[in-house]
Amino acid sequence: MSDVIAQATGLVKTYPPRDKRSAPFTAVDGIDFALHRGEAFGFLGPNGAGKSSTMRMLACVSPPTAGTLRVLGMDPAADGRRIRARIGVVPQDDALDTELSVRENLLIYGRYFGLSIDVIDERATGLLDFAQLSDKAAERVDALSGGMRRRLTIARSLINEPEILLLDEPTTGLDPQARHVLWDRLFRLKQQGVTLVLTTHYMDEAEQLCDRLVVMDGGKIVAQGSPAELIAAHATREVLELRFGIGEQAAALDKLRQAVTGDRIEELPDRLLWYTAEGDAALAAAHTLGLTPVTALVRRSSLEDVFLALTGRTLVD
Ligand SMILES: Nc1ncnc2c1ncn2[C@@H]1O[C@H](COP(=O)(O)OP(=O)(O)OP(=O)(O)O)[C@@H](O)[C@H]1O
Repeated sequence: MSDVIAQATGLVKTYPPRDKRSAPFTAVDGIDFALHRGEAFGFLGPNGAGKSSTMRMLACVSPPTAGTLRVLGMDPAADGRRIRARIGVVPQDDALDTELSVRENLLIYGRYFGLSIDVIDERATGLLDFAQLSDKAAERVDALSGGMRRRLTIARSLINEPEILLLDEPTTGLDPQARHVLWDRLFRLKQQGVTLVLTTHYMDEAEQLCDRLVVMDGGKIVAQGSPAELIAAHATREVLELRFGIGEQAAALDKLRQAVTGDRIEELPDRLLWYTAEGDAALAAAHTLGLTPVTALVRRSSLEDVFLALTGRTLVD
């Protein structure tokens, strides 16, 4: 895992003003990261954190404003074409040709890479199988479900047999079952040695898929590591979630903050989170203090808790 396949140092993306009244906007504000061959690497953060801007720079479709970026040992500014030939891109918006058939979408995309008809044809058959769309090959894209379209977009991005696959929010808008099917396909690609780079604002997706990730907020990286490392560094083992009746939360928070020392207690609009080594012991203590939550839940800490600890906000507001 020491083989660095892409690296950024002090990477910045500043957009020009949208109109005369607005100022330039720095969406990516001096970030450093290194991607290793064969890993699944994630950019986790809320909307507007700068994830897509980073992905577009990696995809060589948006030039960095400052800093250095190397992808596959090359400079996107000078070798964008050569890099693009060896990477696959799954954009947030599927951008499929909805009036064409599933198979035709793959064939047309293959032509962009200058592949011969025979090669495209053979790869399309394999990719339809991979995407579990063989029985839909002749159907028009506009007849597909959202999950199928996503799988087709991924199949399309693989037509040039890329070494790196960039996926921008691959499962946003999909139902849980469609998300799990997609995760399974992405696991399969990783097993085949494809380096996966994805953005997400779903913490469960980041935990499931990513070997390593960076947490982004406001254009900066606020933490990086494996999901387990991040949780160990920024959260306690367990969390007690307490929900109170209308108007009762503020008084409960006061009571807890006075009585509890050493543990961190966070307040969200609809619940209190008590970060603690032993959730059950904390719940017993809450009862001893005379608190009467409507619901109490003990769970293990997650990346959502890491984000909250680092920024004071939840990932999905
Ligand atoms: N072309 C542009 N011109 C000006 N501002 C832009 C442009 N593209 C993006 N931005 C702004 O940059 C910020 C970061 O956008 P970006 O899409 O990189 O974030 P993100 O983390 O991927 O969020 P999302 O999940 O919404 O895509 C946002 O506030 C966005 O409005």
